[in-house]
Amino acid sequence: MTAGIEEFVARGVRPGRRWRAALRRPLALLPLGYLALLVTGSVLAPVLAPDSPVATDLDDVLAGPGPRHVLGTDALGRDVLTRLMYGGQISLLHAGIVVVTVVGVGVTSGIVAGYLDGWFDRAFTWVVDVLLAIPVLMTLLVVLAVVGEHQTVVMVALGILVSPGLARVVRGATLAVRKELYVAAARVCGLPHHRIVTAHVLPRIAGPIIVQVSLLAGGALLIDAGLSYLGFGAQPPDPTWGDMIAQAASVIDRQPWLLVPPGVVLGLAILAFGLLGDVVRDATAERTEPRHHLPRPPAPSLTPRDEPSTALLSLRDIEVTLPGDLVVVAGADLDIGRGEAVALVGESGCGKSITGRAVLDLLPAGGAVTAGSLHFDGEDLALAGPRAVRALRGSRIALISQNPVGALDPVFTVGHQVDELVRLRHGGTRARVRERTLALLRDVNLREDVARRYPHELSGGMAQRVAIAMALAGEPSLLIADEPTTALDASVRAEVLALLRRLRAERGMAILLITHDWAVVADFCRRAYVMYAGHIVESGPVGELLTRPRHPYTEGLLGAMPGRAPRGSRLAAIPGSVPEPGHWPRGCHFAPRCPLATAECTAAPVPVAEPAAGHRTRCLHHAKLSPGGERASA
Ligand SMILES: Nc1ncnc2c1ncn2[C@@H]1O[C@H](COP(=O)(O)OP(=O)(O)OP(=O)(O)O)[C@@H](O)[C@H]1O
Repeated sequence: MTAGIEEFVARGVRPGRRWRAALRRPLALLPLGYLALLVTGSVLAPVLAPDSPVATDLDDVLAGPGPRHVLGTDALGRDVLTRLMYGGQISLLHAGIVVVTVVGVGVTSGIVAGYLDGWFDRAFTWVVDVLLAIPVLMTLLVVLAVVGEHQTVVMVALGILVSPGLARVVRGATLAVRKELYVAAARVCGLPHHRIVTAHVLPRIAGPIIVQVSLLAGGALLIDAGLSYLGFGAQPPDPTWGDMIAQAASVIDRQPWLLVPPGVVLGLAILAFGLLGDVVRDATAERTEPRHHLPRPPAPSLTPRDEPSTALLSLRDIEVTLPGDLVVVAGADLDIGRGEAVALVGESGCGKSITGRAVLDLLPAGGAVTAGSLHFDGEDLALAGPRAVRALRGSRIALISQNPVGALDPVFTVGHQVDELVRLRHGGTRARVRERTLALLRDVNLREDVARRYPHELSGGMAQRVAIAMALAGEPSLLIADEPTTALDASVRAEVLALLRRLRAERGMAILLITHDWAVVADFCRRAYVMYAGHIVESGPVGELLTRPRHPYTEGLLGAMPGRAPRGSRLAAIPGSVPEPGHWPRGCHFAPRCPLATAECTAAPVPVAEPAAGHRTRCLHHAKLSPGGERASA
């Protein structure tokens, strides 16, 4: 389980409950009640106020609290309570305008920048840095000088001026959530961006946003009062809290009490917003903790060129480049037939995952397929464009990863998450959607009550079954399974593999199994591709690869399998490690670790040979490898 999930488990609190529990605390009820009172009193002032806000009584000026005027009268004999209630209309409205502007500008731009990343984010960061350098009060005074009589415009300007700070916070929070596996999983499932943002990103970042907005609301009230105090606010006789404070200050020597009602009302309102922010922060702190990050790379290929392919998925000479002109997959060819199970095998860092993700256009930010062609079901994905590729995700091509718990959104139940995909793919009434969800859960051997559980309540095997159920929602014809059993123990691994095997047989679904485990390959696939440092170095029927490898790398991998070492002997290992992209040798990438390497191997790119039908290798010395993996004498 990830740290974030463990935390959920440790606290044992579900998000909905946490919110409800938080809002029931006295610390939350007090500010909420007070703010509700202010809003109600202001909105209903024409009905509830004891007097008119402009009615004067020159016989009763500067009176203290009494039976006729509960909070006394001002210098013109106007009822203070009435003016407080009417004043709240303007002050709260102004604060509301600032809040709406800040949310509209700051929150929206922050989410878009954090979610899209890339050039938009860079431009956003630059603009925000510039805006943050502009002094707010000075600029506001300029705005007042130009459009001072239009208070709404002034408040919108104030909102825009304070937006960059919030936008930066929101962008940071979005960026962290965007890297979560479940957000990537939602993209894989083909959820549109606006749905991912509203369903998965916003709930996670709502806490920090509400905290910031509540503080800003208090700040906006204060600034509005300050402007009124200085005479820049709503003009008399309209009452505002700031204006009432200014008038009270001018007669403080004769009636100090006059300062108390507006001062206390304003001070408590600011305090209430601050307290509310604290409560929300406490309730949501754990929800904004980033967990682990997602992508790792995949890799290579090897098959004859110009060969027309009738495969379901066909990659030809694929090159994948990551930012910094880093080529991580070079010239990879790979074919998967309909209903076929094919493995992509290799050590960590060879480029297996990147190859799989390239098919779904799910490369790390800035990564791209820079050469070669990708055909799915006869359609050229490069010509079809990113929109068409996105449409394939989750519908005709699905992906499951080795970390299923991380691929599930921790704040929603399993049923809710499967429902969402079923609704997206098939539509229908709520009952019909749930019916399909339960059928999918049964199909992956899960009990129906699992639908009510949260991801942290699942074991690794159950979570992987849920991930498989979600992948099946779109009835895909190809499932890319990226190390689906690596994180599971041996018995659960066997169950998950058996489940995949059954689903493949029942649904005629092709599976690309990315793994480094030959036992899983032998158990599950008929054909395999072996990948090394961005190249596919060997491909062919699994039986042949196991008994007669035609590449020293495959031979080395097989030799390192624990079951292959004679009892009591040391486990063989390939000396050295996979070179990093950017540090690949010329010609054969495996040459520095290869016992058969000669100068020829690094002189030029190694061509693909086909020593047996359907069995291909990128090795000049494959003939020196004899059956069983023992080297023939040169
Ligand atoms: N986001 C990234 N930024 C930079 N380099 C990356 C990124 N993702 C992957 N790579 C690099 O691409 C190469 C291929 O990685 P990939 O994850 O495809 O390997 P893999 O064979 O799937 O390994 P594993 O089994 O560990 O996942 C690696 O050298 C890796 O360092």
